[in-house]
Order: sequence, then structure tokens, then C-alpha cells
Amino acid sequence: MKVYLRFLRYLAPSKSRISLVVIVSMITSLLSVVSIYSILPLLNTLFTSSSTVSQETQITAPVPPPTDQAPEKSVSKIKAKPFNQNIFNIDEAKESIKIFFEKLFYAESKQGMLLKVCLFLIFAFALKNLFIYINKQLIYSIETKTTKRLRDDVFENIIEMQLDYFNKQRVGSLMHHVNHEVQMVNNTISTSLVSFLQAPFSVIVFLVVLLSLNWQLTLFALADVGLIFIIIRTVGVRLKKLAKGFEREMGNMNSILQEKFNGIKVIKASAFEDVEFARFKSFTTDFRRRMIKINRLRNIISPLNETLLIAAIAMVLWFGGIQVFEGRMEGNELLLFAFTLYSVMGPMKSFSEAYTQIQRGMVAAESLFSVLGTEPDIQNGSRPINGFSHSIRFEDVCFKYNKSNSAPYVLDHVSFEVRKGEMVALVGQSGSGKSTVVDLLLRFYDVHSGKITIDGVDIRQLDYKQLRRMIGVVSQEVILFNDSIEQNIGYGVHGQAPHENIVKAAKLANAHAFIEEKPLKYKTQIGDRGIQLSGGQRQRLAIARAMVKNPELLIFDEATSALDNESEKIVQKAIDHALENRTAIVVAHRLSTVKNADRIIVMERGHIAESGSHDELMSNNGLYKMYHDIQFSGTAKEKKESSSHKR
Ligand SMILES: Nc1ncnc2c1ncn2[C@@H]1O[C@H](COP(=O)(O)OP(=O)(O)OP(=O)(O)O)[C@@H](O)[C@H]1O
Repeated sequence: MKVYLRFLRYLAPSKSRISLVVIVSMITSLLSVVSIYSILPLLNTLFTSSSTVSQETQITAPVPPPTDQAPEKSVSKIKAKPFNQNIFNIDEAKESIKIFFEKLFYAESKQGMLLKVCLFLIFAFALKNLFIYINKQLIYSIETKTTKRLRDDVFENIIEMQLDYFNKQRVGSLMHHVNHEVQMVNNTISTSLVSFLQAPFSVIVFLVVLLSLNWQLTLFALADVGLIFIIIRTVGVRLKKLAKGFEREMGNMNSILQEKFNGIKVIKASAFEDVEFARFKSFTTDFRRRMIKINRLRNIISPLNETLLIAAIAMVLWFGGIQVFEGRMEGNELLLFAFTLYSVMGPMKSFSEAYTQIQRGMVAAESLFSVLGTEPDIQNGSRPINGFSHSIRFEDVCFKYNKSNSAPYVLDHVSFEVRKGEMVALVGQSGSGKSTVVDLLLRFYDVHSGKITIDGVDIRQLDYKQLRRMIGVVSQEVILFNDSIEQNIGYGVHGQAPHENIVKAAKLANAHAFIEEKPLKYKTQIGDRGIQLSGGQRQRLAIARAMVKNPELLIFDEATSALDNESEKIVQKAIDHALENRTAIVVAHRLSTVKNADRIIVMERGHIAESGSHDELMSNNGLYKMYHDIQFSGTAKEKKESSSHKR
């Protein structure tokens, strides 16, 4: 029920359009029902009053009565009695409608009257269809407005989540929310608007006709229809359950595709195509099994529905037929009743089919509302920040990704300072917590205890978007978009960065020369994830992106680790260039890159083992010296080996 209410809240901004749909639906239903039921008796009059119809045949009805003449009087003068005359004598309302139409269609001859009736039919149906068209446009506009809002909200909610949320969710599932589930809700809106706003009026008007024809028979028919609804609902509940599993599987399939296509290089390099294909085939087999199960139920609904409704009509015919035999009802009356009941079938059918569609839609809506109901763990602070003048400090910071008590700390009482204008390097073994330090400073996660301050202010009090905007980051993994070089560099700033700034940043990052060599220069498209560039070029674009916003603090996280020696030298030059006169934190494995740092912090299993300048640490004879000796003896050995090979 809560889901339905939340769903209605999404429809609320379209309430004026929904009211219009209601009005147009009422007019459409009235037009379709009244036009048929008003002219039926007239047509009957025309075709049964005389066997031969000629131009000269005059209808025996009088000239339309003067306005002051009682209509009943004129009707009584019609010689030919309609086949269901007694039906139309049931009450005065029907009689006056009939009189109205008789007056409307009155002509000197039967032919003239017939022509008028036919022209009226064309007019009434054209009008009805015009209203149907208007209604469809209105419904489409409501449905697109609602789903646009829902899709925007879902995307906004997801993108505002803390990084940890994305670590736990699969990308394919997130895409499934934004794409497929919103589409499912979209389909539900159109179906339910048609079924619950348009169809009820047709049903009501038809019901009024049925009740006026024979109320006992109508109650009998309603009992039958009630039974049908119970059966359809049972199927619907089962369908909802299956749909839930199906949606989950769809999300999984998206994730699998995403992962496999992203990792295509690894799959190809391991010649694992056939293994992946076999895995995918087993997945699609299971997927197909689920689809068959769902469609077995879904497809049964329409025929089951129709059969049950026809059975209801047959029962009504049987029940009514007995009344006719007993003389309690006219034969014509029963036929008109059966025809009306058949006409009510369309909207009834659309009701029950809408019910199953709504079940599926609500599964999707439930899942979307649970995404919308998820609050980010990181609460934004309100203090503005666009720079700092003294220092950034880690004060006794403890942190772990896994919140359970028994999980070990990834950062254990870490304290250090980065003063304005300094370059501080973080080194240490893989997994010692260097990247985590950077992530905490960017407030991707919050510290468990202790605090991180900028000029003495806890970063939890700061607006983290502004905080992130003043920091330029070149991370381990270079992330580029399938766009032009210019757009990729400009991604670092809000709004369109001026071209001169892009070129300046590219020059700082040693990227300008290779960009100029490209046929379209800065307009060159770089392909998915920058696939059309080399590793070193990608790194330099990432540096240019960090530089374009002229950041207060630069963070280089393992920026050169994935490169060969030659590329590393070029990128290192770019880094050195970028670091001039700037506060920076450099995370590195290769100690050669951090020799010039003002301070080097050596991390070991989440705590700071030692810190100082290169010379101080070398003379300390501790961990740093050990790493240094291992790295440089390794490099020396490599060099020796490669020169002996050459010889
Ligand atoms: N998102 C995460 N969820 C859970 N554990 C994580 C996550 N990210 C990192 N860790 C763990 O935290 C520890 C520190 O990781 P971190 O990436 O900070 O190390 P690092 O020193 O930067 O390593 P490397 O030099 O290999 O990048 C590691 O044990 C790692 O397995």
C-alpha cells in the first residue's frame, strides 16, 4: 500500500492533466455508449415499420412538435413500434432521451431519417476518436513527466551516494534501476491510467444500461464477474512473486555483461571466450526458464479472462433465457442485455490485464523506492571552503572498511601534517593504507575515530563538494570518458573551461605535444575509457584534468606505477612540472619519484612506521632504507642483466 501511495505522489504534479483525462474519458464513454444505444431503437423503427422503403415512403411520425408541445404526445403518434418499445417505456428518463433523438433525426421520409442517423453515427464516432486521441496524448505526457522525474530522482540519489555504496553494488544492478525498472513503471502508468481513469466510465455507463434493462440479471452477471476477479488476482499474486526473481536476474545479467565487456582484454588474453560463452549460456538457459514461467502465467491471463467472461455471458443468457421462457422478460430485452454485457467486457478485460501489469510495475517501483529511500552515510557539512592557508592534519585517525568490531583497522592512529606549499610522500608496502589516507581526505569515507582538519577545521564540517573541488586528484586508475580530449581535460572544472586553460593544463602535463599530433587535436575522440590512447598518454590527460582547475592541493596516487620506464620518465617530468609551487601528496611505490619530497611518510600495516626527508630516513637505517636498498639493488641488477643480454 505504501508503494502505491508513493507512486501516487509521483503522479501528483500531473493532477490537472489527470483531471482532464477523467473529463475526456467521461465524454468518450458517454459518446460511445449513448450514440449506439440511442440510435439502435431508431434503426429498429426504420427497418421494422415497413417492409419496403422507397423515396416516397413517408415516416408516419408527425412534424416535430412545436416547442410547447409535450414530447410524449408526438412519440405516441409513431405508428411503428420499436422492437424493444417496452424496454424504453421503463422509465421516463429513457423515454425523454428517445424523444430527444427522434426529434433530432426527424425527417419527412424514412430515407432522410436513415441518412441523418448515419451522419450522426459518423460524427459521433469521429468525435469519440478525437477524444481518444486527446486522451492518449494527455496520458503520454503524464507518463513521460512522471517517469522522467522518477528516473532523475533515482539517478540523483545513486550518484550522491558515498563511494562505499558503489563498492557494494554491482554496476549492472544500478543500470537496471535507472533503465529497466523505470521503464516498467512507465508502462504501468500508461496501463493504469487507461484502465483506471478511462475504463471505469465505460463500465459505469454500461452498468447503468444493464441495470435499467434488468437489475436481477445484472446482479447475477456481477457475481460472475466477481468470481473472475478472484481467479485473476490469484494468478496476479503468483506473477508478482515470479516477477521479483526475474527483475533480480535481469539486474544480474546487466552486471555480468558490464563486467565481461569491461574485462574483454583479459578474456581475450587468456583465450577465455569459450569459457565465458559457456557460462553465459548457462545463465541464459536459467533466464529463459524464468521467462517461460512468467509468460506461461502472463499469457494465460487474456484467454482465461475472455473464456471466463464469455462463460459469464453464457450463464446470463441461460439465466435470462429461463426468465424469457417464463414470460418475465422480453426476448429482445435479453439480446440487448447480452450485447451490453459483451460491450462491458472490453473495459473489464483491460482492468484485469492492467492488474497484472501493475503487479509487475509495483515490483519495479518497490525496488526503485528502496533505492530512493537509501540515505548516504556521509552527511555533508555546511562550512564553505575554497582554499587553505596553513595546513592539513591527520590527527590520530583510525579507520576500517568493515564496520564489525572484530575487523582490524586499516588505518591505526595515523597522525601527520601537510603544510601549505609542501610535498609530502606516502610510501609503503601494498595494502599498507596509502590510498585509504587519500580517500579519507577526499571524504569518500568518514574516519572511525580521530579527525582530519584543514586549517584547524574538521573536514566533516565542510561542504565536501567544495572540498573536493579544491583538490586535484590523479588516481591509480585513470578514468577517461568516450569524448573529445578537450572535454576529458575540462571534466575537472564546473561549466565549460576556456580553451586556453585546457591548453595550459595540457602543457603543464606534457600532453600538449602528443595532442597536437592527433589529426583533430583537442577535438579528437578517445574511445571508450580512452582506449585509443597509450597508457602514458592517458596518465598525462589525467594530470592535465587535475591541473585545469588550478587546485589548492594535488594528489598523485601511484600515478606512474603502470608505465614502462620510458613512459614513466615522461609522466614523471609532467608530475614534477605540475608540482612546482604547489601543495601535494604523492603516493608512490617507486622511491625514485619521491626523493625530493619535503617529508616522506612510511606506512606499514595501517600505521606510520617512520617519517622524515629522504636523507633523514636513509640515515635512520629503518624500513625506508630497506625498501630503498631492495628497489635500487633490484634496479641495478636489472640494468646489469639487460646490458649483459645486449652484449
Ligand atoms: N573498498 C574497500 N573495502 C574493503 N577493504 C578495502 C577497500 N579498499 C582497500 N581495502 C583494504 O584496505 C587495506 C589498505 O588498502 P589501500 O588501498 O589503502 O592500500 P595501499 O597502501 O594504497 O595499497 P596499494 O599500494 O597496493 O595501492 C588493504 O588491506 C585493502 O585490502
